[in-house]
Amino acid sequence: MYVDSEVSRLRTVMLHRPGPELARLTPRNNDSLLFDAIPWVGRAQEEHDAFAEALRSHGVEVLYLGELLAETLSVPEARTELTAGVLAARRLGDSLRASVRDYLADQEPGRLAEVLVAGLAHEEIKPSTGGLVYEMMHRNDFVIDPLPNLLFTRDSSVWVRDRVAVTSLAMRARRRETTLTQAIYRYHPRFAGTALLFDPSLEHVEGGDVLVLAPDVLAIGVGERTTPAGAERLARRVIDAGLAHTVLAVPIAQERATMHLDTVCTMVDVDAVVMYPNVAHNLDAWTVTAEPGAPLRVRQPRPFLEAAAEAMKIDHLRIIDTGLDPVTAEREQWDDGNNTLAIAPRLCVAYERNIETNAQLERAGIEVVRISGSELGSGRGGPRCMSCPITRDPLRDR
Ligand SMILES: NC(=[NH2+])NCCC[C@H](N)C(=O)O
Repeated sequence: MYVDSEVSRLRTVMLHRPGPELARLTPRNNDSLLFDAIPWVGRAQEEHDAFAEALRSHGVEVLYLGELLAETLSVPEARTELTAGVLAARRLGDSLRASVRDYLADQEPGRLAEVLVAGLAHEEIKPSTGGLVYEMMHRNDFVIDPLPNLLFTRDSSVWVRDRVAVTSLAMRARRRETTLTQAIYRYHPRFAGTALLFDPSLEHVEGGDVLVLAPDVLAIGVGERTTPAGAERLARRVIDAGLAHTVLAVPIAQERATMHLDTVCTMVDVDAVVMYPNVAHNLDAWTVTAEPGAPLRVRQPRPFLEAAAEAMKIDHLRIIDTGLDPVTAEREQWDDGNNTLAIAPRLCVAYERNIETNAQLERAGIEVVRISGSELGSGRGGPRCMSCPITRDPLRDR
């Protein structure tokens, strides 16, 4: 397990194959569950399988969060912790809590994993003593809320070298996701001995905002999801752990279209990014540096490209100028055109629908592996959002 860049050869990645949790989405709840449409579940699964296959065919090992979770749940401490996490919800009240506890205790690990991900609908549990809460609950409400955004494994954990940061998610609909990723890293034998760099009780940071620009340099988007306090905390942690010397805090518009830094900028080569042209030249960065344990030094904002090149010790951070007219650029940004996942330097996965952006990438010498995402994209996330790299070849010893 090791990640020190965005682009060196990808060896192992964690994905989440979408399942019954997507079937919970309705026109009544899709906004609060952060989806812009109601996905066709079977087609979303086909698209996701093709994404996984594209990665495997390039030699990448694909781990599935759902399988890791089921395996983790055969560890008694993990089972206790995850069950307790669900039962802690105050809205359950004592009677319903007791019924849910009994229900969960009866499930074998595979089914329990499914319940933790897909949630539990009112109809699925028929408690003999649900009490007032169950009786008064609307039939369309959930006893345990589903986690459709688990699909975007990028956000709930981030590897920085050999450590993993379990993040602190800002949106209510996603908070419970990190109880699952945290348990996987703590209890699954595959991750035994991994040191946790960050945890969900800390200030908000989401993985989509974190870019490992170079082995000692992180960029952290600050906007709708990651707060300045979250960026400061993560900077402190990575610097003290000797994982970075510089962290760039990059303000992004607090809007749904640009919810994470990776919706406007991703790396496609060791010294190149693809960037949403409408922001490319006015993105700024505050530079945070320190010696481990010493106070953080904060330098006033400068153009992002300049601050990044300096921190990365390169002459120039190339920007693949998609050169698109503002309307096409806006359409393709919305459909995650800038959200590419690098499999290796100059080789990335992208949604096929972003025809112009992909053509420009190819003109710039970047090979593009196209996947379809008509259904997957309805949650507003592309190949980078849907993947959590766990191992890449070290860039440091190239
Ligand atoms: N890294 C990303 N850009 N993730 C996209 C997450 C999309 C998800 N529906 C949300 O609103 O949270």
